[in-house]
Amino acid sequence: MSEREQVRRARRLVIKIGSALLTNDGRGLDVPALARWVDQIADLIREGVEVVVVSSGSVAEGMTRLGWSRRPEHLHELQAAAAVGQMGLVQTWEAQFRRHDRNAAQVLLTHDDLSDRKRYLNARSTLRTLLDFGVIPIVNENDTVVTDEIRFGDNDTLGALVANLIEADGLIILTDQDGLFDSDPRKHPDARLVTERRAGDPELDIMAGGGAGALGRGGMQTKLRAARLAARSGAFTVIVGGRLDQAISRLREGEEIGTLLLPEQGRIAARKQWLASHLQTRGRVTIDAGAVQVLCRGGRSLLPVGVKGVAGQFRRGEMVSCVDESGQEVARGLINYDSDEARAIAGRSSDRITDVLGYVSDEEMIHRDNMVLV
Ligand SMILES: Nc1ncnc2c1ncn2[C@@H]1O[C@H](COP(=O)(O)OP(=O)(O)O)[C@@H](O)[C@H]1O
Ligand SMILES: N[C@@H](CCC(=O)OP(=O)(O)O)C(=O)O
Repeated sequence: MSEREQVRRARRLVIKIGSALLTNDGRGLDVPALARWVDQIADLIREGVEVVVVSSGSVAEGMTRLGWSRRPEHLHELQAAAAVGQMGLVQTWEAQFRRHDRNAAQVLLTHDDLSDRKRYLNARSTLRTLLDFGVIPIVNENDTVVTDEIRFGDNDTLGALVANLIEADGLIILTDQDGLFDSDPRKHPDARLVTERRAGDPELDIMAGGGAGALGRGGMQTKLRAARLAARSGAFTVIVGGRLDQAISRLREGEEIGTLLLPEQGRIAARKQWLASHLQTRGRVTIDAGAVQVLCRGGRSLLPVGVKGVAGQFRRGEMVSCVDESGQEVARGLINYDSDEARAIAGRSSDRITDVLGYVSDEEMIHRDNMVLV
């Protein structure tokens, strides 16, 4: 099977579009181009693919709206430009998706949101819920509250983090070059396109060393880093020219355009490894024999009804150990409730959670996607 088949089969994708493309090299939002991407994304959604868009361009659009011809150096001016430009950006995405009777949603995130376990779970639940409702999340960095990202202009990394977050099959990065070349094509006209590699291939570092375009900030280095990050949760990355005619649809048809960067291992194995290696446990839940059985044999989620006891102090999103009644550890996972909440709902059926807590954030104590058996 050709590796391109993975792109054809993907059911959940993150599509990241850089500033240079979206703003027509700084001449304001390129609405016709954006409309063409939306048409292709709408086709994907009709086929049953879930899509999250990561859209840069707020600073560039803000600069146009404010009449600035040069990217400001002061961070607070960049932040101000981003705040102004974000309005135009989401309005345009929304208007274009409305043509297809689709709702879009603005989601502003920071890298910190995705490293804090509680916010990670919250962001994940919100994005998943939007996707369940058939809404297209339009993600950008929350530039008002952070400065690092805006300085490095690194929405490539954000794209990869979002791909990890929603367990996407793949990340498609649309940029102003046809893909990753063996050297920077702006400086070397004879540079050749790389069609397919393992994301971890060290040769790629040398190829991607050439810096960014005038509007984008990260260049190919951040795209390569993003591909490696996405690969950690088993997702492939395609870096492809957003100006190529029908780029997204052609990728979907398996055409060998752009650069495909492949993970070393599959999605489930990668995620389980990440869960197993990255997190220390903060507490312990004792589960009954029935729960042990469905976890171990059925690969199912842990529901509150199977929990007999809760030990330790932990917050939502932290890693806890699941032990059987003899104290033997059977699994670990990211818990959906903090320790007090977990104690209150332990042993109860999921439809009683609202009666006990006054709200329900998740039916599961630990979702199977966030759990590894030990
Ligand atoms: N090996 C390479 N192959 C392709 N492009 C490269 C390479 N090395 C550096 N680049 C530069 O990276 C730029 C794309 O990155 P960037 O400007 O950050 O775009 P975006 O806004 O899409 O994130 C290209 O215009 C190109 O000049
Ligand atoms: N979040 C900011 C900066 C992001 C940025 O420049 O990213 P990119 O063009 O993808 O390298 C924006 O939307 O303008």
